[in-house]
Amino acid sequence: MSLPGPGSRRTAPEAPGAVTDTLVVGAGMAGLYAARELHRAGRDVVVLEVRDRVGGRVWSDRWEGGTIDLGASWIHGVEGNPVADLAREAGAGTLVNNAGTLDYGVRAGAVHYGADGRRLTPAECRERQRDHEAVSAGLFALARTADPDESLASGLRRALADSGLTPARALRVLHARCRMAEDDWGAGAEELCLSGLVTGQDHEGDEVVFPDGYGQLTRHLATGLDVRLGHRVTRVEHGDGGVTVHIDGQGVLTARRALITLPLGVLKEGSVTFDPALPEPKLRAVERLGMGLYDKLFLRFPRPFWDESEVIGQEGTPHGAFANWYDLRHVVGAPVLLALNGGPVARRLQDLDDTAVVRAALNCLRGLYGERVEEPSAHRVTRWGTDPYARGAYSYPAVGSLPGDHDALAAPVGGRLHFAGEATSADHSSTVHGAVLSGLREARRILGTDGGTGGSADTAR
Ligand SMILES: Cc1cc2nc3c(=O)[nH]c(=O)nc-3n(C[C@H](O)[C@H](O)[C@H](O)COP(=O)(O)OP(=O)(O)OC[C@H]3O[C@@H](n4cnc5c(N)ncnc54)[C@H](O)[C@@H]3O)c2cc1C
Repeated sequence: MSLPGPGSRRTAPEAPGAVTDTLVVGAGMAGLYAARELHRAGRDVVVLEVRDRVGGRVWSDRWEGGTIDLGASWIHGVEGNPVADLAREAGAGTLVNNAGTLDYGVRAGAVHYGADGRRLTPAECRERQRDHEAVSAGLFALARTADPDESLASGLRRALADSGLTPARALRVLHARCRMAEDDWGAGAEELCLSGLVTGQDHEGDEVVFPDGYGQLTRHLATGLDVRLGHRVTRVEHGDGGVTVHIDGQGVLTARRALITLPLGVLKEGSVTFDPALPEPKLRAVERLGMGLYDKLFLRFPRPFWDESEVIGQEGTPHGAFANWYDLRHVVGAPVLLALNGGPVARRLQDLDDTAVVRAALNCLRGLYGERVEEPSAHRVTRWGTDPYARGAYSYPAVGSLPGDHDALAAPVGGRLHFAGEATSADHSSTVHGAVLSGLREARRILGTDGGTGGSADTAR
């Protein structure tokens, strides 16, 4: 199942005893980026992927005559972002979509409603934005000196107590901040480590999406590589002689080294065995870091009835669900609304069937637009938490996690086992660019061109 393309090298079936240079486990962004770098440097690389498609948590699918992204959608800040470079290289068109959910309509592209379903006035939006900014400043100051055991929720309580806001305004900031944490990390404020707020780096510039799907990028990377789909890795043996990788129902492959890009959720579950077991520091990092949940609901309607706005926010929805709607009419070219739910909200929805999820969503929309809300003609629901090859959406700094945990996850074992993937990126975890940079970091390490920067080399770009 190699993916041929210009300049591709079709791999013949292994001769008995043949040894590949590098086996890459996982054809997501990290694995494919690393494999491409190694292939370009003339190394013999085989990528093993359990699914029948490449991309992993980048997953574009045809739906209702258009393309939707069921995993990642945005390039978060295009300036200096390697994903923006990759998009240009792949010839993938992008659309600016700065759908920052906490911009209270101060900027064009966002409208906000109160808990009573009334659209907030410009003065109300400005007040909320000021309250939010004031509390954020206090919160960031607390985060800089916070103990790893302090949660974001605890920090918020302290920052709100110092803010002098009335109880009603403080409660609104609290709820807005919780929704923001659920979006950013797929986790609740009680689960997130306060000090995690001040780690990581952002890219400047617009946020953009892909009208024809993010998957163009992973398909582009896979072109010409030897990617074997439908290959479930069950066991990785490693030692001085190299690595032996066991594949469910398909025997073993041997190589000088392996690059493991399994999602943190899969490492936590332990469904792939390592022999000898991974070192204690890595296992502790796997335990301490959190795997968040973030799920999408796409609703297609006969015609648009909502505000023409990149994002439509509502305060005070039941359990904080469906607090933000994204208007995709210009992205997919059809009347489609997208809701994103993260953390505890997403976990609650994950246990409901599709009909119940859609009903809950429509109730929220009717609170805003009343009888104008028609029945959707189609819906699509993601469930990343029950996906055995992801076990969640992306990693987060959990209460008790330590600043060095991402690097511990990234550390090679015995020069034979390498690790990449978004959760191994100290500065850009939880993102596509974090995955790309981690793949680049490990390819350089394998090629001996990392200049000895070790586990933090993903900051190199
Ligand atoms: C709903 C959602 C929305 C998101 N939105 C954004 C966004 O807008 N912007 C952004 O930057 N990031 C976003 N992300 C995060 C981003 O998608 C990920 O950080 C990134 O794609 C992770 O890439 P990866 O290569 O580290 O992991 P993955 O893409 O998960 O790749 C790992 C691969 O390993 C494979 N695998 C697992 N088990 C086995 C096995 N036993 N044998 C063989 N193969 C195996 C998997 O199938 C997968 O293909 C989002 C994620 C989700 C889920």
